Amino acid sequence: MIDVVAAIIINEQQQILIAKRKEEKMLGGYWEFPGGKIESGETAEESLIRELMEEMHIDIKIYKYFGENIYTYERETIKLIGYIAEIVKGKIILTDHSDYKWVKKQELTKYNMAPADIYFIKKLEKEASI
Ligand SMILES: Nc1nc2c([nH]c(=O)n2[C@H]2C[C@H](O)[C@@H](COP(=O)(O)OP(=O)(O)OP(=O)(O)O)O2)c(=O)[nH]1
Ligand SMILES: [Mg+2]
Repeated sequence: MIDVVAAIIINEQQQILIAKRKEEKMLGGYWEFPGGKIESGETAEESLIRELMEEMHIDIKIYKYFGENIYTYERETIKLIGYIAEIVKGKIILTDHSDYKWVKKQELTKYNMAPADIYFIKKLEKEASI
């Protein structure tokens, strides 16, 4: 199983950041919460901070653990671990995605999100505080 961290980044307008995976990647064209695979020796939080700097050139502050979902794709099983976060520094510069958007949580279902993310979208809908 591959451990993957994902950031549910929320802005002042209560919008959530989603990013579109490049076509040539696995799950190409799907939208996701930015993040990536945890590397050896890293904590989940360290990994997420590194990934957001690498993929979007932003510094994030992690607020809380949100939940995790184990999902089996054809080629691999991932454990997707989600954290609520916000941007503390930097302007988004994409290095690994083809697009990004800030969307209200009710709008997330309109996007073709990676199948493993549906669990988080449902959980977000239920959370009154987000
Ligand atoms: N980052 C991220 N990955 C997700 C999400 N949902 C989901 O199924 N995945 C899957 C896609 C990949 O198979 C796997 C790892 O994510 P990734 O491609 O971002 O990994 P990475 O940034 O370390 O990239 P790479 O070095 O492997 O190219 O997790 C999500 O919301 N965010
Ligand atoms: Mg990634």
